[in-house]
Amino acid sequence: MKQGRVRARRAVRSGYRCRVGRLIVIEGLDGAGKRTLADGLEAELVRRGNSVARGAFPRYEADIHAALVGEALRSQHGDLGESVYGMAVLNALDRRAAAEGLRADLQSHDVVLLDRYVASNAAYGAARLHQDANGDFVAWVEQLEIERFAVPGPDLQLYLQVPIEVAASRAEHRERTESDRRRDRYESDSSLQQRCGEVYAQLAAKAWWSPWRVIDGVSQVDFADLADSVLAL
Ligand SMILES: Nc1ncnc2c1ncn2[C@@H]1O[C@H](COP(=O)(O)OP(=O)(O)OP(=O)(O)O)[C@@H](O)[C@H]1O
Ligand SMILES: Cc1cn([C@H]2C[C@H](O)[C@@H](COP(=O)(O)O)O2)c(=O)[nH]c1=O
Repeated sequence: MKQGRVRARRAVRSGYRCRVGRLIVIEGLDGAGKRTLADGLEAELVRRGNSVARGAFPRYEADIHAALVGEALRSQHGDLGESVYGMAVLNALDRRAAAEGLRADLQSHDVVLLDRYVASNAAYGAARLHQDANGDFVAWVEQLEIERFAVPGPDLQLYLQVPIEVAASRAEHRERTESDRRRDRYESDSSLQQRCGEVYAQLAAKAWWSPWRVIDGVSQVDFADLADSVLAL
């Protein structure tokens, strides 16, 4: 009963009459363990009887803009991959095309769990330009994706924080154990990963666009506690 009232309040607050699901986003460096965290959180939520929809950006297989991102990350399309704004626009268009589906998923599931979302654009672009979370690039992402494209806002963003050496060794492990997971131009750039981790920490500290929770990705994750926080939203 109490949960029903909380959800009804959320539905009004969020501006979507029928929105009852919570939009939870996992962010972090390449190889941090985001997908593994999403698997564990989903399992705990489903074990408790909740319906969970999963998504991941870029949607390489589903969206033409995302396919171009993937190709540019592997040095196709001339100097496209060099362009910070060009890559960010393609990623933003991928999310714009996904927005209607996300809204539908939020109407029909308790939780929508995303591996990367708008903050990835903010963190990677700012890091590539050697800016911080208060710089022009993050403000530009806000204007484009949040204001102009009006993609659904997260209820909680989880920053899976790991030292860059741990992320790199996990990415290396994945490269060895999974086919078609060769590291791309961002993943091979340790200085970019370092700056990106700093921007993520700043975004989390300033509660950029939503509340954030920082998760220590080196220690054992307490999935019961994490699921409690998600379901309390
Ligand atoms: N807590 C952990 N401890 C040890 N290894 C882990 C942990 N989490 C993930 N891994 C391993 O690290 C590798 C990368 O994990 P995962 O695919 O979840 O990362 P990711 O952040 O989703 O990567 P990307 O963003 O680059 O797709 C995988 O081989 C996975 O098995
Ligand atoms: C969604 C998104 C991603 N990026 C960056 C982050 C990664 O380095 C690559 C590709 O992501 P993957 O998880 O390795 O498949 O692109 C970005 O800059 N902007 C975004 O919106």
